[in-house]
Amino acid sequence: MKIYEKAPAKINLLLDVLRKRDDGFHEVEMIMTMVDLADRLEMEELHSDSIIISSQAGYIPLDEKNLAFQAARLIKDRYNVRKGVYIHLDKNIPVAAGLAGGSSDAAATLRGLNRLWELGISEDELCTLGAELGSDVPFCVTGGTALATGRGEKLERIANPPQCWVILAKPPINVSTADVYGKLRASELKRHPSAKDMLEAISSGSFADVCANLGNVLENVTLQLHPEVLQLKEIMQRLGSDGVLMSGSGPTVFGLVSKEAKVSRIYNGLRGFCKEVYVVRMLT
Ligand SMILES: C[C@@](CO)(OP(=O)(O)O)[C@H](O)COP(=O)(O)OP(=O)(O)OC[C@H]1O[C@@H](n2ccc(N)nc2=O)[C@H](O)[C@@H]1O
Ligand SMILES: Nc1ncnc2c1ncn2[C@@H]1O[C@H](COP(=O)(O)OP(=O)(O)O)[C@@H](O)[C@H]1O
Repeated sequence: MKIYEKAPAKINLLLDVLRKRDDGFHEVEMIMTMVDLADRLEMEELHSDSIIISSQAGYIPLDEKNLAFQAARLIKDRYNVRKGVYIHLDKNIPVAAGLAGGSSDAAATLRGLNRLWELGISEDELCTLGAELGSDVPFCVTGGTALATGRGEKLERIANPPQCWVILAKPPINVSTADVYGKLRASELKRHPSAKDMLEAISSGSFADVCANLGNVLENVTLQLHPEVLQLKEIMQRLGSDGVLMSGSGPTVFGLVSKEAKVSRIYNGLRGFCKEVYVVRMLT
């Protein structure tokens, strides 16, 4: 039997860091939502007890370093599954972009294998398993829009933000999440974005207030390492995006746009500076 799962990308509408913890992780407050740029996973049961990953993308590991592989191994071990699986990853989400492509593949693998092997695992338990693979995996298991706290694994589901266009621009640089958190001096942050104001903006359905309350404390760290990300933000603003922010640890910058008439002008303008530009909708 073959099954299919979609693994959408996420964006962080707000990312605040409260403090560095003793375990090396950071205590965060994030508001995250999914967009309709997605990897597609095909999973097929194997009679041999092995996990095989393939992908059309030449630039990701296909061995145990792949997060989908790690997710399959974790669920097999934890639930004593003696069967194997072949997973094909049709990658569309740019890698190491701040869009959680790998985390979403891991989450889709957990959801998919739960169905394929009829394990009856609850969504909460899938999230707990996911947290062993990465801080963003639990959110990718549930999807929707959420306030994420702890190191990102504690989730409170919230209303979806008002629908709009999301323009994603990924400059051709690689950013390591560990590096960006490592360079952040959380105790020295002078300004914090307000999760409370963003939650109010979302619950009142005000697109203008959502744009006004976008904020990400990791932005300055990545901008200092890669000034071209700031340049991209400025271009996105100048072309008329209503709100602009870097997603996660970057380097992808997203622009929120309410009027369809503006979208192609912004897209065409950005394409002059950046090869990887995507126009998507929020997944609501
Ligand atoms: C920054 C964010 C925002 O959504 O996303 P990305 O930019 O990676 O998409 C996340 O916090 C990333 O989550 P994820 O990519 O799952 O991170 P993990 O694999 O758990 O951790 C990678 C490394 O980042 C650091 N890390 C991660 C999460 C956190 N709350 N504090 C940290 O300090 C740690 O150094 C850790 O070793
Ligand atoms: N299935 C996967 N898809 C993408 N990257 C993966 C995958 N599995 C492991 N990786 C590795 O994880 C790292 C981060 O990838 P990704 O999840 O795309 O980052 P981000 O969360 O910043 O968007 C990359 O170095 C990549 O090699």
